Amino acid sequence: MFLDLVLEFFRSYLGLFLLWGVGSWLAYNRYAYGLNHIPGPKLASLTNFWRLFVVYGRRAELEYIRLHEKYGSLVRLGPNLVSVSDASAIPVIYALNAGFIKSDFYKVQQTLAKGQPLLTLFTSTDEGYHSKLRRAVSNAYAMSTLVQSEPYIDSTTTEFIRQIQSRFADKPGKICDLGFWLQLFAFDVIGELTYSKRLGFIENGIDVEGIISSIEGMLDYAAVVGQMPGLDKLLIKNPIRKFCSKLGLLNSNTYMVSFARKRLDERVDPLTGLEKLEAKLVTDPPRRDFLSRFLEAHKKDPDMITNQRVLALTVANVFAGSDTTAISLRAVFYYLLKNPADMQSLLNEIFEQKRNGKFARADGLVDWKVVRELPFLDAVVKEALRCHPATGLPLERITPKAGITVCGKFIPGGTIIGCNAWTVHNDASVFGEAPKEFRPRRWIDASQDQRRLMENSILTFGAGSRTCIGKNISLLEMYKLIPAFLMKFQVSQEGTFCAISGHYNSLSAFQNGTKALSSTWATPLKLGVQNIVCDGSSAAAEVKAENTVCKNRLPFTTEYRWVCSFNDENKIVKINAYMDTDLVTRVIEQNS
Ligand code: HEM
Repeated sequence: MFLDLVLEFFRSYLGLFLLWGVGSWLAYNRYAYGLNHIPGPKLASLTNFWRLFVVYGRRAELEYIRLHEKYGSLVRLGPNLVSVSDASAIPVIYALNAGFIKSDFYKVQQTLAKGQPLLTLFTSTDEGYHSKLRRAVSNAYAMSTLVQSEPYIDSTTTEFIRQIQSRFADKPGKICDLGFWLQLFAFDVIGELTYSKRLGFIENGIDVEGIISSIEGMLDYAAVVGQMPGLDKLLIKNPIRKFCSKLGLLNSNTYMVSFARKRLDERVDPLTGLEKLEAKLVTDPPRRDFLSRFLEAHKKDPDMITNQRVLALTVANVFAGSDTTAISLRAVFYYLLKNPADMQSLLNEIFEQKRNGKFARADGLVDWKVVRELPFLDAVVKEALRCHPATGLPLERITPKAGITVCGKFIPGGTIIGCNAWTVHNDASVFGEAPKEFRPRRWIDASQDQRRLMENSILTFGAGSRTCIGKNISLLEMYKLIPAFLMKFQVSQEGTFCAISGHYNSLSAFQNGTKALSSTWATPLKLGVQNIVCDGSSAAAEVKAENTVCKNRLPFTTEYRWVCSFNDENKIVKINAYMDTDLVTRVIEQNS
């Protein structure tokens, strides 16, 4: 009887209780974190769902730039998250021993090996563990070490140029999806540097074993779920899944870990944990790739650099170093194609070197010691990395207990705070006028002091204790590939084609598609396309993509970019689906 009364009471007032619960939760979010003095969208201060949806909607960085333009240097992006766009905050937040630690955003990116998170340099949030691991291997990433690897970058570059020649330049009229090919290049370079083995991306012109889409899928997931990291424990890292995989009932290994494990098994003796003798690379001079350097570190300090950590280090190379470099290379070519005057200035600089005999190698490649001194190439790379940094979200850290003062405002301890390269790079007081425009000359025309300020304010590779350890690798790759490629080929963006962004359900055409170049943590939304309607012409519903003929709808998980070719009457005659890129180009051999 009493129980019935209680149940009846609850049933009558359930709605009210729910309302009260949600109201209290929202009020708690808004007021309990001590961030009411930080401006920002109201909804953002009430719930992290706001930012989750912003990131899910893609191109979050554009929304964050807009918010900083509206509210100033500090914007509250969540109940407990503050974004800072003032570059003077970089040394405060990211400095060595400043007491800031990476937020749980990074835990979502921890890959799983046998159900357990693999703590890589990139994803570890334990600063003590991180600094020991970093100290043990940092030498392998020093420029002085890496220049010894130049021949291996050269061998990938040679193969890349050979494939572009035979697949595109030798076939007049054939369209080259340069963005995709640059991605294959970046993946093969990392494979060659890490395992002394190109993984076959370029030779075969494909995403080997689906590793690229696996990484992109992982980044897409981490970007969105990272806004509310607790969700990860329900989805991928839930205890039941972890338990089952510990018992071997479920394979929860992240695909990328299985990929790295396969390469390791080819090289490492399971009994000793050391490199198999027969797998040692006997070359003259002796070839030392990242894996052999990590195994040497293991031999020196097996307690710190365990076999599992050797695995983690190689995974971090592929995870953190391939997509980011691909995005940056795409950005360079994209901006050069969009700015023909800058492309011409770069070609002038490159061909002058050739005339002066500085680019005298018979194989048409270029040496680091020469290219690092080309001022316009340097300005182009810096400007592309400024205009399109590969990471599109704040690099989140947790403030130390005592709190800090940033841009004149106090931020309590335990707050998540971060700078986002996109918003920091949009500051005209640092980078000069029209910061949204690609202007390589701003680096050349700047005074020495201004240039130093600009260089110190660039956040493309992060900053401080967790700054990118692979920066030198990607610079080496970019500075060597761009001149070698441009000496060999003329590239033009395909003018008679029209790229249509594949990430809206009803499509709108725009000439020479200028949508996202794809940004890690900010790639365009992957939606199947239902209707293809373009400029009033009803395009055929049948689209061919990678040997699959799809009627009206493509798989949810794959990103396509629609490229229509028009006839003289501006009617679509053909539609091709390309992978996520705007770099639909024609490549022909240089004649100068
Ligand atoms: C243009 C190419 C690249 C870009 C834009 C880039 C960007 C970044 C950024 C922004 C961070 C800091 C993340 C944070 O603070 O939250 C980072 C860290 C890292 N990057 Fe890169 N990266 C690039 C290339 C590479 C390459 C080629 C490798 C390795 C082969 C690499 C390996 C790493 C690792 C291991 C970390 C973690 C470092 C640590 O916490 O100690 N990156 N990268």
